[in-house]
Amino acid sequence: MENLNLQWRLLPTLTLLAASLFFLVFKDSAKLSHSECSLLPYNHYWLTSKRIVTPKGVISGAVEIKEGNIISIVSEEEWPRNSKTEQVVDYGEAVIMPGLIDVHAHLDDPGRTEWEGFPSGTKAAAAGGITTLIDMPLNSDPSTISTETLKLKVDAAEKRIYVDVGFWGGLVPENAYNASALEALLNAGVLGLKSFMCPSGINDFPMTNASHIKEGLSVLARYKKPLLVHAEMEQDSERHVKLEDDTLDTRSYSTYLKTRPPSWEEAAIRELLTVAKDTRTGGPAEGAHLHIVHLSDASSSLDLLMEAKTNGDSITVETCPHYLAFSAEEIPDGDTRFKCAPPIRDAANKEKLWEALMDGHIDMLSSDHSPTVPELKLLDEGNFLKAWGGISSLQFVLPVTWSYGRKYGVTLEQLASWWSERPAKLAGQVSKGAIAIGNHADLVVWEPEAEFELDNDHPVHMKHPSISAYLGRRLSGKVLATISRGNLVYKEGNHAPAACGSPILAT
Ligand SMILES: NC(=O)N[C@H]1NC(=O)NC1=O
Ligand SMILES: [Zn+2]
Ligand SMILES: [Zn+2]
Repeated sequence: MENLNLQWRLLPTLTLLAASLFFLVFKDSAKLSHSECSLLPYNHYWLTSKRIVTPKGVISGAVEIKEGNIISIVSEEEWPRNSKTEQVVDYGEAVIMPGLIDVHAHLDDPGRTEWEGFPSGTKAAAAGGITTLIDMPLNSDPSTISTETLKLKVDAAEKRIYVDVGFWGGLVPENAYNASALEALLNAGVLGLKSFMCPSGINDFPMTNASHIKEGLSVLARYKKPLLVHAEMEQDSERHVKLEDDTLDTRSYSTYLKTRPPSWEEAAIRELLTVAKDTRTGGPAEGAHLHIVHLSDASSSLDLLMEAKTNGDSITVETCPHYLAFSAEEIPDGDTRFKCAPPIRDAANKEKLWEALMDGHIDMLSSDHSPTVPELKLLDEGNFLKAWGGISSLQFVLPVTWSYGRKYGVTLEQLASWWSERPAKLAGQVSKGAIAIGNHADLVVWEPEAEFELDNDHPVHMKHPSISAYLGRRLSGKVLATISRGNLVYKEGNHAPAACGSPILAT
């Protein structure tokens, strides 16, 4: 009797205990998957700040995010402070901008993951406020030039990307005259094609001529997709003889500069414009679009592009932060971290690039993040002619653009246009590129006024920080948080535990 009584008395307590245990276990397991993708424990919340960069200007207010999308944007006065039960993250004076979209990065995965790879590359992107990255078809092994090689890319990206990643396909002589192969590649989901007008430095990615490009454009027209072109054309047939001249000072940057003069860019663009006219309204490739990557020459090449736009060619151009931050005069002897193609030119050219960007003649920016292993940068030997050409910068593009652009009066709206809105359009991403209702909640939160030293104490998220030309610089503009499809994927030095970015395939 005594025993029975005890049982009855304990029963409610036991039930309560079991229920709370069940609740705890259940709640934790429900939270687990979400919490692995995000450093925030909720998927319906508000972000507030005094500086939110919207297409209608910078507002003080709040952005409501639910299940990965932006569902409302309100000014401070309209914010329904009292009626909400959702969580609020207040960023105070920090700037909330659309996440950056980098349309030009080489993540070298699969096949050259010792150079970078999807995990380290997309962690660098997240740490830099980049929420979408379009991966170039070369420097991985194999290059992305067929449906089979695209599948290898997509498989390599699975569960290994911290932000969204799309893919450009390669236009090479092997597929240029094979419309059905190009169509298959486009049907399989590449966002457009990319080709080179000079040797690419990668054996399975040979260069194309104007005739290949014309063919490519005619296919792209049917898909309304762009062709991105590395526009440099070798001009001097004696160049190789010159390169073998052993009286050359290969540690001097000016030696390298002379091997790739502005006339290479000009010649390539002139050649391209013979086919670019096909893209005009009523032209045989109407619907296709040409995009010149990493313009360095701000003289004749730029004049040609401006003229083409006036004539109605469907053409845009990007430049990269390294052409806006550095000038040839200041590159130290032997410092091959600065080697890239086309080369960084003189200070006067840099001024003209800024002018063209501010005036809207250069449409957008991209990183051209092109890392390698330190051994191939030949940092000890410092040979500019033999070192790998490519700048490593993915994590720093926002503070670099801002820090070097401030003296030209760069605005937050311009940053959003160059780094988000226009790149989204180029890559055909209608739900990205702006803080707008219905868009993916892809955002960067940053403090333009915060300065930092890129020294050894700074957490750098790339495989080989030693090859980055930005190390040692003082920059302003600190990324506090990066939100990708509503997930807080990066916060003050830390990444979400799981790689939950989505591969972007064209539909
Ligand atoms: N293959 C490759 O990444 N090349 C890039 N590097 C560079 O500096 N310019 C390029 O086009
Ligand atoms: Zn290039
Ligand atoms: Zn590139």
